[in-house]
Amino acid sequence: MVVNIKNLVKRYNELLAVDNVSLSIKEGEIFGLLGPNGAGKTTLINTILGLTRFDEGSIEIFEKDFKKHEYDIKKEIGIVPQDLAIFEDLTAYENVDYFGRLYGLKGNLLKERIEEALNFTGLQERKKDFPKKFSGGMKRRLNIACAIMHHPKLIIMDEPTVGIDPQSRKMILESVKKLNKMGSTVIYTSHYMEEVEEICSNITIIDHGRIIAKGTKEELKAMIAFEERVTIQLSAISFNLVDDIKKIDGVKECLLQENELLVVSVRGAGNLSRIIDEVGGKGIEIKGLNIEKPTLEGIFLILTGRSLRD
Ligand SMILES: Nc1ncnc2c1ncn2[C@@H]1O[C@H](COP(=O)(O)OP(=O)(O)OP(=O)(O)O)[C@@H](O)[C@H]1O
Repeated sequence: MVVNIKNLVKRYNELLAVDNVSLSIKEGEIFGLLGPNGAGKTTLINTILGLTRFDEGSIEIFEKDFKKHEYDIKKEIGIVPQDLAIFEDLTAYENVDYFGRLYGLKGNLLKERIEEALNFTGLQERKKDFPKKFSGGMKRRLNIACAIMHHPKLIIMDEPTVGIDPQSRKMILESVKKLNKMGSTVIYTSHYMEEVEEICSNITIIDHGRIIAKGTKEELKAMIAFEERVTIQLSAISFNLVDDIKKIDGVKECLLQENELLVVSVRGAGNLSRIIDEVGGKGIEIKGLNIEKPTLEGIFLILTGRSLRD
C-alpha cells in the first residue's frame, strides 16, 4: 500500500473536518478524492503530508508510520498544492532549480531533471520568463514541474485545474495520466466529477469530512444503476409537487432544485406517465425532460440531496 489511513479524525475546534476516514491507496493507482468545496479534501491531504496535525487515527505512507519516518517519506512525495507555491521573482527555470536543490539534486542530474520537467509541462520555451508574465494555467504547470522533477513515487494534486484555461486543463489531465504510466501513484482531488471520471481508477467521494462512497467508477455507477432517473424542467413549481410525486408507486426520491425536478424510481417502475400527469395536473408546463444515465454527480446527488457544485 502507498497510503493506508485508519480512522482519521481532525477537528478545528467544534468543526469535524475529517470524520473517521479510513482509506487505502495501492501502488499505480490514480486515486480520485471527489467532494464539494469545504468537504475536507485539503484538510485530509494536509494531514497525509504532515502539514496539519490530526486528533485521532493513523497514517502509513509507503508502509511506514508517517510521524516516525517523515523525512524519508517526504522525499518520495511531490505535492501540487491548491494555492500556488512558486516564486514570482525567480524565472521558471530558477523555480524548478530551487525545488530540485531542496530535494538534494545537483550537478548534471539536476540540470537534466529541470529540462525534463520544463519539457514535460510545455514550458521549455518560457524558461527564462518570470511567472508574473504567465497565465494561471502556466503558473499551475510550473507548479507541477517543481513537484515532479525529483521523480516522486507519490504525487498529490489538490484541485490543480481550478480557475485555469481549457488548454492548460487538458494538458494537466494528460500529464497526470502520463506520470501515472511512468510509475507514479497519484492522489487527485477535485470537485469536478467529469475530471475524476476521466482519469481516476479509484474514487472516494467525501462530504462533510466523511466518506460517503468509494470504489471504481464502474462500481460507483453500479450503485445507482438499479435505479431509473428522470429530470424534468418545469415552467413553475407548486407547493405540494414533491410530496405528491413521492407518493407515486416506485418513486424512491424526488428532489427539486430551482425549476428542475429529479425523480429517482426503482428499475422497471413504469411510472413516467404518472409523474408527467402529476406535474400536468398542477397546471405546470414541462419545458424539458431527460432520462439520465448514471454519473458520479448523480451518485453525489442521491447520497446527499445536493449537487457537487452547490
Ligand atoms: N485552518 C482552519 N481552521 C478552521 N477551519 C478550517 C481550517 N481549514 C479548513 N477549515 C474548515 O474545514 C472544512 C474542510 O475544509 P477543506 O479546505 O479541507 O475542504 P475542501 O474540500 O478542500 O474544500 P475547498 O475545495 O473549498 O478547498 C471547511 O468547513 C473549512 O471551513
